[in-house]
Amino acid sequence: MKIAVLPGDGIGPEVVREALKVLEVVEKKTGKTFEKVFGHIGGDAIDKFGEPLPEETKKICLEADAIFLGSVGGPKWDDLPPEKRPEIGGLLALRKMLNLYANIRPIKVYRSLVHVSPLKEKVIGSGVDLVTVRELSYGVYYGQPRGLDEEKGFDTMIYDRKTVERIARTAFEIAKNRRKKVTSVDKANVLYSSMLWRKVVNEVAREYPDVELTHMYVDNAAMQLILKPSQFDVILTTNMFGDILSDESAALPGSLGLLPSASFGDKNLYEPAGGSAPDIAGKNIANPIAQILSLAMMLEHSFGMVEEARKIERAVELVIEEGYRTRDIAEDPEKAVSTSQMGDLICKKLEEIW
Ligand SMILES: NC(=O)c1ccc[n+]([C@@H]2O[C@H](COP(=O)([O-])OP(=O)(O)OC[C@H]3O[C@@H](n4cnc5c(N)ncnc54)[C@H](O)[C@@H]3O)[C@@H](O)[C@H]2O)c1
Ligand SMILES: CC(C)[C@H](C(=O)O)[C@@H](O)C(=O)O
Ligand SMILES: [Mg+2]
Repeated sequence: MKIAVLPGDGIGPEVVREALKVLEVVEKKTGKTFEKVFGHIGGDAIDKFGEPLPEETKKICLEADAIFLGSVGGPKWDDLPPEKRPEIGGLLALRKMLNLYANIRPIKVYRSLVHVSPLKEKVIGSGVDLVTVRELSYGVYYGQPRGLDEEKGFDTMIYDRKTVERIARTAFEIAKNRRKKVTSVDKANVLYSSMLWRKVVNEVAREYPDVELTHMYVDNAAMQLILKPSQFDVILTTNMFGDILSDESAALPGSLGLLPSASFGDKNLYEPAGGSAPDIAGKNIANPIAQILSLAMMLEHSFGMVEEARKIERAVELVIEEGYRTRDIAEDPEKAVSTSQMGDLICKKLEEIW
């Protein structure tokens, strides 16, 4: 079992370190060992190799059974030409190389964190448990032509039937094992690509008569997420809308630092939904939970270790229930625990409940 570990930039290395401690506990308890091969991506790779996705990193990823990524980007590399930047030349190029078409971002609001949410308890306390299924390999992120000069910048949003069918099936399959509701989010009142999206999603829905499908325009969806988040089960959407709505959904539990993700394709990749958080990097204050929950998703989806994944999730929940908080979710920042303390607490709890 080989894992490519790409810590990346900003808080990436800090939170990946904590997740790997959790993996060590899993190894100790199960007697299974994972081979971890470290690689460079993003700004970290630019500084070392002069490019955001070096050949060596590609090789490490292609030879691994799963890829475990921190995050990329930061102000230091923001002025590079677009294709050389950590985000486009690093992360998006890697996603394309691995054909990562489905990005799954589950959101759960912990009962003991209800008061951390900026929303009123009557909105958030009614139970929020949703998952965003974001198309990750097409759309405006990759459509051609695109270009930039002094006078004009332009992108192309394209979806074809095959791509929409594939991501729609992923969403319906996930919904089948949940509350059986898919909300497809598009902008079909304006965008041609959304008109095709809606038509094809309707066609795929016929294969899943037990799953209820509704369509929602993205502007309304952005509002409904805040107004009545409990109405959502599975949100099926495009690359860019999914990027925006998943960050928005992180505000429901109160922090991006709680939101993990899994991306499925030729190989699967696991990374937090949030970024490299340059504003808090290097201070040992970032929340490692998103990275730790991404590890749980990796164990479940790439290595069939479902029980182990549930145990990690349970350990996270218990540590939160006991009142431990990193700064992003702490009522009193004075009492917040550090990144490494949170990692240690989760490891200790995992050992206890194993
Ligand atoms: N997948 C990725 O690698 C990824 C995702 C998003 C943004 N980025 C990059 O990250 C850089 C910063 O972008 P941004 O500031 O818009 O987004 P960001 O997600 O890095 O940060 C947004 C806010 O959330 C907070 N935050 C994020 N993760 C946190 C954590 N684990 N614990 C506590 N707080 C956390 C940050 O402190 C910040 O206030 C940019 O270069 C951007 O391109 C990378
Ligand atoms: C860094 C950026 C390219 C990336 C995206 O937009 O997909 C990020 O925001 C994310 O959500 O993973
Ligand atoms: Mg994003």
